[in-house]
Amino acid sequence: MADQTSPSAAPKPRGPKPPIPLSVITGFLGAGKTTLLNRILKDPAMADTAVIINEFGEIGLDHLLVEQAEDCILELSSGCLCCTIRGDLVTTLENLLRQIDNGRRDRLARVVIETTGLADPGPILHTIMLHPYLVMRYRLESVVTLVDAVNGLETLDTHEEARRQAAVADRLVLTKTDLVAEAGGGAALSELKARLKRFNPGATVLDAQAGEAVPGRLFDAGLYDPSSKIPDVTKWLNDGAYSDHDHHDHHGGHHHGHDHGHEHHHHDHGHDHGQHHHDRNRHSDRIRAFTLATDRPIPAGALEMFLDLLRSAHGPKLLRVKGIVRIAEDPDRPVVIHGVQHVFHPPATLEAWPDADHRTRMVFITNDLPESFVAQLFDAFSGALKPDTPDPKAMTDNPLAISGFTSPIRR
Ligand SMILES: Nc1nc2c(ncn2[C@@H]2O[C@H](COP(=O)(O)OP(=O)(O)OP(=O)(O)O)[C@@H](O)[C@H]2O)c(=O)[nH]1
Repeated sequence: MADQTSPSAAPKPRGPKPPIPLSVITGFLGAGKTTLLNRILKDPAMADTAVIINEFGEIGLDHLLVEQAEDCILELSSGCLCCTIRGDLVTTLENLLRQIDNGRRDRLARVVIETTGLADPGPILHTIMLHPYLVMRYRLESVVTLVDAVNGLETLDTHEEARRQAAVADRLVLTKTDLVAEAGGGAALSELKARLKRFNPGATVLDAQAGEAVPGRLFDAGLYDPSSKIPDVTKWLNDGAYSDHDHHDHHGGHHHGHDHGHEHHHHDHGHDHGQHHHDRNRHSDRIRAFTLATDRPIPAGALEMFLDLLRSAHGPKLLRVKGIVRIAEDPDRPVVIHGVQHVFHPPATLEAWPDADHRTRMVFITNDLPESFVAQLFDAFSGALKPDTPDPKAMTDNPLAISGFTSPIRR
C-alpha cells in the first residue's frame, strides 16, 4: 500500500489514505503554461507528479514535455477540458487512483492539471469538488494563474475568462517580464500588478523570469498540508493582504475590507462615470475583493443557511470564497470553508485555531456582488441584526432560494 505522507512520518496511518494534492495551472492563450511546466518538471520537487494536459485543436502536446516525463503525462484528447470532457477528467483521475491502489504506481505526490487558455477554471475545480469519491481522494491545493506581462492588461480588459482565471488564483505568475523590461515597459508592468492586486489581493505574485515560480512557491498554498496537524490557514487565507492593498473607501463597523465598486450606491462603477479613462477598468472593477471579520460566533445551522443562500442565489457571482469561521456551539474548533463559484468543498473542522486570532475571517472575490450585501447577509445570520435589515427567516423564505446544502459540517 502506498503511503502519501513523508517517509519519515512515524507509524503508517491506518484508515483512508491522505488526499492527493491537486493543482490547476491556468492562464490565457500563450501565457506560458507549457513553458513553465516544462521547466518545473525538471525540478526534483516535482518527482511523482502526474500532469494532465489536454490537446486543443491542431496544437499537439509539447513533445519535450512528453519525453521529459513520459510516465506522468496523461493526454486528454477531445477539445476543451472545461466544457466537453469533464467525464474524461474524472476517468483520468480515477485511473490514477487505481494505479496507486493496485500498486502499479508507488507514489503520487501531486496532480497538476493544465487547462486550455480559454477555460474558466471553475468547472474543472467543480468536477473534483462535486464528485463524491474524488473529493475524498484529492484535495485542491493551489490554483496557479499565469499572466503574460506583455499582453496581460489588454487581455484582462477584453476577456472575461482571463479575469476569472486571475480572480480565482492562489498564485499569480507573471511571465515574459524580460520582454517588458527590454521594451522599457516598467510603468505598464506596475499597472498590471496593481490591477491584479486590486481584484485578487490575497494571491501571491511570482515573477517567472526572476526564478520565483518554483514548485515550493507555486503549489504550497498552505491549507491542508498533511504533515502539519493544524493547517496553515492564515497563509492560505492571507486576509491581511486585503487590508493593506488599497487606500480608500474603508468602511467602519466590524467588517473590514474594501469595496472597489462603490456598491452601496447600487450602480455600476463603469457606467456611472462614463469617462473614457474609466472604460479600461470597468470590467476589472466589477470584480471585488473584500473580507469579513467578526468576533461574533455564528451557529452552525446559520452558517449553513448563509452559505446556502449565497451560493444558490448568487453562485455565479462568487468567484472564490475562503474562510475560517467561529462556530457558536464549538468556538474552540473553527470550521474552514472554501468555495469556487457555487460549489463548496465540504467544510472541515479544525482541532484548534491556527493562531491567536480567533475571529471569523472570510475572504470573498466576487463579480458584481457588493460587499455590503454579503456583509448584511452574514450579519442577519450571525444575529448581528440591525433594525432596518431583514431577519434570516424572511431571507430563507425566499422562494427563489434553492435548498440542498446538506450536512456541510464534517470532521
Ligand atoms: N521571452 C519570454 N517568452 C516566453 C516566456 N514564457 C513563455 N514564453 C514564450 O511564449 C510563447 C507561448 O508560451 P507557451 O508556454 O506555449 O504558452 P501556453 O500558455 O502553454 O500557450 P497555449 O497552450 O497556446 O495557451 C512561447 O513562444 C514561449 O517560448 C517568458 O517568460 N519570456
